[in-house]
Amino acid sequence: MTAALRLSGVTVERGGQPVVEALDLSVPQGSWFGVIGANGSGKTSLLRALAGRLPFAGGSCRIEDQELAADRAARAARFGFAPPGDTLPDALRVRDVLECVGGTMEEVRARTGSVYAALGLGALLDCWIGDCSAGMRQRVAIAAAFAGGHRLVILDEPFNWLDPVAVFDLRRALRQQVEDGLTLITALHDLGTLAAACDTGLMLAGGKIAMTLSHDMLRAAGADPHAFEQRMIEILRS
Ligand SMILES: Nc1ncnc2c1ncn2[C@@H]1O[C@H](COP(=O)(O)OP(=O)(O)OP(=O)(O)O)[C@@H](O)[C@H]1O
Repeated sequence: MTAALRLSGVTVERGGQPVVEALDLSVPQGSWFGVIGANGSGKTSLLRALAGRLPFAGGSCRIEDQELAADRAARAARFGFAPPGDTLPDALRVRDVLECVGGTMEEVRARTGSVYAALGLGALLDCWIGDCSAGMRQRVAIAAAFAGGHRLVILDEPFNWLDPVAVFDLRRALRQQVEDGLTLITALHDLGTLAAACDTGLMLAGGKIAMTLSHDMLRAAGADPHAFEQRMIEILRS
């Protein structure tokens, strides 16, 4: 299967210290890659570096066969990326934010596809961001990642703050988009989503790969999510 993304020996630093070290990974095109790990294990740092929001301190980053480790702007252009919801500007309405990223609302609706309905965006368009709850902001941030029409999307813990119906609907919509060719990379704390929806992934610990999650392992996890959860919790505790 063709790789959408291939990392080799990448390092990311925060405050001059390595927080992701010598990491290798490969993400097949048209698949969902899940990154799990304890708080502070390096998930956000890795995803922000991939999306060009942080530099790589070393290593190779090939996106659709182009070497982009040294080019943050090119990486930022290749990925749809959800900003943290609390950084959205209070003084704009939801429709203003989405139109800034994706053009007219007709274009935004077409690009976000099933994600638009899953997030219930129609009811939010005229809300001021400053009046939005944390879950409403999260919905807008996720929609912004899709509004640019990217084939590669990175979402950092997308299910945080969402109510159970939105979690259910969004997970299904994301899976459908992956079936239709999207390459999706998400950090997750939710082992149920990892088991039910991701194709491959990895567990980070202290900025290094503690475990590679193969396609076969995650298919088995989907068949027996309870056993998978128990095993992952044991490893995360150790
Ligand atoms: N702005 C920063 N300056 C310096 N160090 C930072 C900064 N942000 C994060 N770190 C450090 O980088 C390491 C990795 O943090 P990161 O946010 O990538 O972890 P994470 O796995 O996403 O955690 P969480 O699950 O809590 O979101 C941690 O040791 C953290 O203290």
